[in-house]
Order: sequence, then C-alpha cells, then structure tokens
Amino acid sequence: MTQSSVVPPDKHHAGVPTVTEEKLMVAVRVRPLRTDEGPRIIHVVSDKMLVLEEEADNKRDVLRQRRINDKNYIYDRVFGEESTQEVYDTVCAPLVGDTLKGFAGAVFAYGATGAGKTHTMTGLMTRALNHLFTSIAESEGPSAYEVKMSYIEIYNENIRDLLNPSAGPLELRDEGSSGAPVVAGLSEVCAKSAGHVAELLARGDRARIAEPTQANQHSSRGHALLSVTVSKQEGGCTQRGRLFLIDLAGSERAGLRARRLEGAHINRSLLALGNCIMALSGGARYVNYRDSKLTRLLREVLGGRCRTAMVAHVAPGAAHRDTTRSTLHYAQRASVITNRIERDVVETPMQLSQYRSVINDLREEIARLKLKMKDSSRSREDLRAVEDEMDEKQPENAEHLKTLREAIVSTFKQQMRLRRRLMELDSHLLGLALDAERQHAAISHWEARFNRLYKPINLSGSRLSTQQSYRGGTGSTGSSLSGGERAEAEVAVEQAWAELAAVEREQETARRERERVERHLHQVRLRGAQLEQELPAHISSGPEREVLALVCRVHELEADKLALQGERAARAHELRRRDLALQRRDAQRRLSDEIITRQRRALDELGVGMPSELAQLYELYQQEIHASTYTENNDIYTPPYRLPPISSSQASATLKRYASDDSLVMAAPRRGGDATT
Ligand SMILES: Nc1ncnc2c1ncn2[C@@H]1O[C@H](COP(=O)(O)OP(=O)(O)OP(=O)(O)O)[C@@H](O)[C@H]1O
Repeated sequence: MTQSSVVPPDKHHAGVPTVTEEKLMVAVRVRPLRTDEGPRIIHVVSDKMLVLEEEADNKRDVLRQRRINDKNYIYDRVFGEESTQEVYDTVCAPLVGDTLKGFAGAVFAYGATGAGKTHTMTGLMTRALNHLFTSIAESEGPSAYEVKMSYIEIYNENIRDLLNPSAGPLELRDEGSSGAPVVAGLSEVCAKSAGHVAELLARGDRARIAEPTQANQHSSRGHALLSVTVSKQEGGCTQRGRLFLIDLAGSERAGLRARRLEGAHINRSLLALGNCIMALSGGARYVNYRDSKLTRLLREVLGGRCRTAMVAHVAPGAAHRDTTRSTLHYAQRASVITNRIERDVVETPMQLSQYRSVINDLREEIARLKLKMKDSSRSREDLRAVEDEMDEKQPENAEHLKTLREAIVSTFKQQMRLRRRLMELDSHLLGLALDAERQHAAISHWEARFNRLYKPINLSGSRLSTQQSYRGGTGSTGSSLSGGERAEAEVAVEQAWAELAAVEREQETARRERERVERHLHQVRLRGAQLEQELPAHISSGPEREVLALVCRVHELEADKLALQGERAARAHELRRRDLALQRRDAQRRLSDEIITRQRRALDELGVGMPSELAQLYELYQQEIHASTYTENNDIYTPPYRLPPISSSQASATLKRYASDDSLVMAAPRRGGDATT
C-alpha cells in the first residue's frame, strides 16, 4: 500500500520492524453504465478523482447551476468502467505479498446492490490465490508454507459455512487468544494448489444465497468472508499471515415482503459497519463493534492490526444518484481510518526448538544407518553377487564389521553424552536468563517504590553490563518511603545488582562451556560419518544385519528418551517463563495504578476539574480492576484496593484521606464494594 506512514517501530523481530501505522486505503470502482439506469452522472476525471453530477435546482440556468452543484471526490484510487487487472494490482497484490511475510491484510467491497461488489471480489479472490500459490512455488522453500482457507456467509445474522453448507448455523464466540471472535466449528480447508482453491471457491460461491432484486438479477443476500491463512515455519518460529476478502451484501430499499427481513438484517449490519467507520474516522476511543456479527468479525480488519483496503462500488446512472452519493460519502469517511499493522510471528519457545533440532539430528543419523541395511533399488541378482563376494571373504569381513560396529556404537554413545550435556547447558542458560530477568524485575520494583532512576557506577571487579550501566541513585523525587523502608529498599537493590552480576558471570562461563561441547560434538559426528562410510555398501543377511538392526533400535530408544526429557524440561521452563511474565505485567499494572492515582491527586490539589471523557475512562478502568479481582485466580497481584472515586466532592474527601496515608496512595474500600463508585 502506498499510503503507509511508518512510525518508529515499537517492536522488532529479528531486526525487522513489525509495527507500522497505516491509513485504510480507499478506492472507488465505477461499473459500466446500463441502458436502464438513466444518463451518466459519474465521471472519472483521473485515477484519483471523480465527479458526481448533481441535479440543478434552478431550472432556468441548468448548466451553470450544475457546475456549482457538481461535487468532486478524491480517493486513493478511482477505477473507471474499463478497469480490470489494475484493480487487483493496486488493491490486492501488495496485500498478498504482505501475507507471505506474516502480516494481515483485508479487502472489502462496499456499495449498493447491483453496484459491482461481487464482480470485483470474485476476480480478486481468484487472482489473489493464484498469486499466492505462484509466489510460494517460486520461493526458496515452498515446503515451509501451509495455506488454509475458510469461507463463510452471514445471512440474516446467521453464520453459514460455505465450504460445508450442510452444517447448521455456526456460533460466534469471543474466545480467540487475542480476544478476537472465533467461529465455532468452522471448517478450515488445507489448500493444496491454485486449482484446488478454484474448486473450493466455486463450491462456496454456489452455496451463497442469491436472489433477483430490482437492481440486480443475481443479488447476493449475505456478506461473504473468505479468510486465507498462510503459515510459514522458519527457524523455530511460525510466521502467520492472513488475508481476508469480504464481499458485503448491498443495501436496497425495502421492496417485496419476503425481502424485508433480509433487507432489515443487511441494513442493520451495514448500519453497524457505518457506525464503526464513523467512530473510527472521528478518532473515537470506543468503537462499538458488537451491534452485528459482521462488525464483530471485521473488528480486526477495521480497527485492528490489519492492512485494509476498501473498494466502494458505484453505478454510474442517474437512477442510483442517492445511493451513489451515500456510498461516496461513506468512502470519504473511511479514508481517514488508520490501523496499526503488526507482523504475526509466534516464537516457538527457543528451548523447545533446540531440543527438537537435537532429536531431529539423532533421527537423521539413525535413518542413515538403516539405509545402509537395505537397498531396494538393487536387483536380487546384484544382492546375490554381493552375498557371494562376502561369503568368499567371510572371516576378514566379519572381523571388520565387528570392529566397525563397535566403533559406531562407541561414537554414538559419545554423541549422546555430548548432546545431553548440550541440553543441560541450554537449560542452565535459560534458567540463568530467567534469574537475570527476575533480578531486573526486583530492581524495577524498588525503583518504582523509590521513585527514582539509577545512573552508572562501577562495580569493582566485575564487567559493566548494559543493565548495570544504569546503576546509582539520582536521588529521591517525592518517594513515599519511610526511613526504615528506604534502608530496606537500598539493601534489596544492592543485593539484586550483586545477584545480577553473579548471574552474568555464570552465563559467560556456561556459554564458553557450551561452545567447547559443541566443537567436540562436531568432531565426534565427523568421526561417526567416516565410520559409516566404511560400512560395506550392502549388508545382505545374517547375524550382522540383525546386530546392526539392534544397534539402530537402541539408538532410537535413546533418542526417544532424550526427546521426552527435552519436552518435559521445555514445558517446565515455559511455565517458569510465563510466571515471570505475569509478575512483570502485574508490576506494570501496579505502577499504572500509582501514576493514575497521583495524577488524580495532583489535579484535585490544583482544583482542575476532570474532563468528562477522562472521568469515563477512569470509571471503565475501575470496573476493569473490579472485574479482574473475580477472574484472576492468581496470587501475584490481586489489588487489595481500588482507585479513588471520581465524583468531585467525594474525590477531594477521599484524596485527602489518601494523602494522609503516605504508604501508598491507593487505600480505598476493599474488594466486594461498589465497583463504579
Ligand atoms: N466492472 C464491471 N464490468 C462489467 N460488468 C460488471 C462490472 N461490475 C458489475 N458488473 C455486472 O453488474 C451486475 C451486478 O454486479 P454484482 O452482482 O457484482 O453487484 P453487487 O454489488 O455484488 O450486487 P449485490 O449486492 O446485489 O449482490 C452483474 O451482472 C455484473 O456482472
């Protein structure tokens, strides 16, 4: 998309900036004029501008009046009646490229019934999936990708699975890990090729509900949402890009009785969508997505982490003037919406992937050994010849094989020992990283209580680490600690820094040891490979074959054992890591609470009234804290208090009370009282 305004990335992944802010791209497509819809009132002036001819309200000077009333509209792109491939190239192709890089992208078609939405989206869907598969095939590692798709229709507020239309209406649940809604029971099909996808799309399109309406003989009566997920495995990470292609139902005035319910649902969801667009474009902090299933599902697309393009469709004839005008206004409002785009890379816990690579290496070696034992490509005659040859040299051969076998077993044992040592060291290093993190958490906890930052001092006899370079007090700036607490805090901080220095020294030692073990392992593996080379090309039969099979089996069992140990250790480590992350988050929340409360106090002391919007936000925050005391069943941070109330008279009284309690500003009523005050 051309209109991105990249803001300093606040998150990096492997050096790649992953968060950018981007404006919603808005394009307008004008479909060809039909003979039954009056004169042309839409004129495409350039690839960014069109003119809507308005009716003259002064009958005497029609031409002049028209010139005054005609309205110019400017968008990111305007596509005229002849446009075809350029719609895809401009709107959708960049999103497909992004999907392959792990971003989410969406295109939705908007417009009145018969304006050309389905025509556009059918083309975009087919082209996008072809493009996707071609790019994957041309990539360096096509096998690392997996493409999955699902296709749904929202009809009369019911969700239908277009790839499995016989299933009943599906439920929409708010249970995704990111809080995003999830369609329960939706089929997600693994797409194998562009051909397979075309088949799936055709099947889905046949299942869509379409009826003739005044403006369109084949009018889609529901909103169709195609979702394509592209996962890529890369260095222990799973990168996941998503592409949503959405064909909205077109609004129309109530006509036939049978159409009314449908029309009401379509209009309701489009109204909800319109409200979201208005709220987002007005910069509102709270956008109500909950009014319809459509907006709940489009939450990510409109106000989330998705690079989004909207293609508004208009018919050029005078018969559609009102709907065209309203579509053009809609599109203008939408063009100021900005989304925060984020790359979706789920990091497989490092330790888990490390263990897996150890196990994979082992299995590869076992497979190589096994391959030595059978060679199906050889004919029976060939094998017999080899057997004869071996029989002739039986005594030396047997002796040689025996020596070889012993050497192979010995190197394998050595490898296992070294690999186990590597795993232990990795685990130790991860534990040390957690210890370091814990010390940092302790230091920031005390920093917060001290209300001060630390400047560098030199630790005698130890290297200055990045973290340590912040050490040294800058003096208290309004700390609320008593003398005794201050002394206690000083000691705690001192201890934490000393611990941190010790942890860093230990990390250094463990890293050096790991490098040594790795070098040794490399040598042993080379030796093992050489020995395997010496194995006769074919071990045809007899006891030797059986002994080698047993060796392989023992190795396999060893590998399995190591794998189980690795997985168990990885899980234990992951639990510790999460625990620590929770503690960090709670520390952040505690800090936020304190900042809010102090700011409230300062406002009150200065006699500055709280703006109503802020008061509302504050109330919401209070509610959230209250709610979390019921849902959070951890003992890490359950706030024993709530923030001060907000009504001004109450506020000043309460704040005075808090002000007198210097230990912590938040000492309000305990849990279980009125949450909202
Ligand atoms: N750009 C275009 N070029 C040629 N024909 C078009 C174009 N756009 C739309 N049409 C034709 O106009 C008719 C209506 O288009 P389409 O069904 O895509 O409208 P729609 O907006 O999806 O309507 P509804 O909301 O009722 O489903 C169809 O016959 C379609 O083939």
